[in-house]
Amino acid sequence: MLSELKKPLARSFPLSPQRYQRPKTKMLNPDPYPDRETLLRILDHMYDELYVINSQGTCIYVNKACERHYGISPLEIIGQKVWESTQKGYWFPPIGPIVLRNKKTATYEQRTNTGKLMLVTATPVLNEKGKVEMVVENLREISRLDQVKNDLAHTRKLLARYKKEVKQLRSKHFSGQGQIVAKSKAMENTLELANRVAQVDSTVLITGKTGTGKGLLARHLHESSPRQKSPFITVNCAAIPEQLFESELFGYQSGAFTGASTKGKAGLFSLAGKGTLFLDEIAEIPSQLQAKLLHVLQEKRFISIGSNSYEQIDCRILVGTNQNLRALVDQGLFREDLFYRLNTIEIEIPTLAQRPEDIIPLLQHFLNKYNLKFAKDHFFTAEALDILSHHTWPGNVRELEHLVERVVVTSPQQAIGPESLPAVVFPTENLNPDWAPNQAQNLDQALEKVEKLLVQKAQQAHGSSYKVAKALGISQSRAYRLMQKHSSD
Ligand SMILES: Nc1ncnc2c1ncn2[C@@H]1O[C@H](COP(=O)(O)OP(=O)(O)OP(=O)(O)O)[C@@H](O)[C@H]1O
Repeated sequence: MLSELKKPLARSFPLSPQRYQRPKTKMLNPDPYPDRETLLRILDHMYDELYVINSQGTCIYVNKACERHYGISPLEIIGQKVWESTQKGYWFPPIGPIVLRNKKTATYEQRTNTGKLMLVTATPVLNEKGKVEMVVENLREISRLDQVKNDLAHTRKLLARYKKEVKQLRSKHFSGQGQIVAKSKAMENTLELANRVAQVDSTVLITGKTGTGKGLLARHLHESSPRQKSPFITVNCAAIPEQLFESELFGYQSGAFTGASTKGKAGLFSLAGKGTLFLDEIAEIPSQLQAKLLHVLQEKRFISIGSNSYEQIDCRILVGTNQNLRALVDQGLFREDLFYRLNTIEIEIPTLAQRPEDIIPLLQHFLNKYNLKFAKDHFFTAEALDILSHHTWPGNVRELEHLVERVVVTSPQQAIGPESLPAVVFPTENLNPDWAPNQAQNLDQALEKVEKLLVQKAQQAHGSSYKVAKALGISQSRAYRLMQKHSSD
């Protein structure tokens, strides 16, 4: 009897196409609805469960999702009273009877025999007389929702982690730290030597013309050394006034001299701790301090100003210079004994002109860096690359980096062509006629152009107004004014 009930009920109600109210308009296709078989297939492919009972509480339809929820086929449930299914332990509590009684849509949670937690929304279907004809239930697995929530939370965590990593990578990228472009054989050899030397504690003298990357190499030595977790401190010896040199390097005790801070001050040797101290522009160190530095390096200890006890030096010392220290020794401008103390290992960084194979990789490296930094999408045209790879780069990598930053910021087009490049990179014979002094100009105009050329060249090569002033033999304030004047044209 039950099996007799099952089939016709399962397939005849409420899915019979006859029960749908079709539009009565004349159409080419008189039956726009899918046929019965298609409708059944659609319902069986719903992810949520659809469970329908009639006014007597007997199941008249359930789709295939019930197999997932109770481990039984629809034919075993269809024809069964709700309480029967509940008694068999398929689910608890039964929701249909509540809705049959209250005639109102209701939402409850329900547990199934397979341990799933379901969210059930049951809706009464009323006939013309207001009586409940059937209750249609939609069942969604909440345990799955929980899993989706967990997955989402996990994805969010991953996203947060990736964002942090991207931020770290960006800041590393923007500061240029750790990224040494070395495609040429000469630079590869330099790096190879640096990597070997990084492992020992010897003092290293890093030489090379301005802007070749001495500071970058010093940081690389520190970061590749066993001291990488301790501080890396750079001191520009040229920038410290002579009278402050000692207190900066060795520190002072409270009240050591008039004007000294009452708290005293730790010197850079102490601050470097077990890390690395990079004394850049070592040739600029005042002569009486050269003797003191030699003594400290030999003794491996120092006394801060106003103290009467020694402090040990734990840090590794690296020194850098763009001058020929040996020549300075010969001229009596640098102590010979200090030179030999510092020159245990020398690493000389070649100029960019000595390693032209690095020019295009460096251009690409800085283009990526500044495109990322300024959210641009520029690229160099083949013509521009050709001009740039033939430039002599007197200011070395620094000049190249400044040029790329400038053109990325100022170029109106995505493609950076020769018209976007500054005059200094053009070979003299190809000088832009608009730029070069010519017969038709008066003296002031011609001088103005020469001034512009010299200032721009010095700026590309040296960067700061201090160094431009030194190179052009003018005051720093004049250098600054001229740099401002010619920066916009
Ligand atoms: N091989 C390289 N790869 C990537 N960036 C480089 C390279 N060499 C130099 N740079 C970058 O060029 C700029 C100048 O380098 P750095 O300050 O280390 O030069 P320097 O030789 O110490 O200059 P100076 O003698 O004027 O102090 C820095 O921004 C540095 O990161």
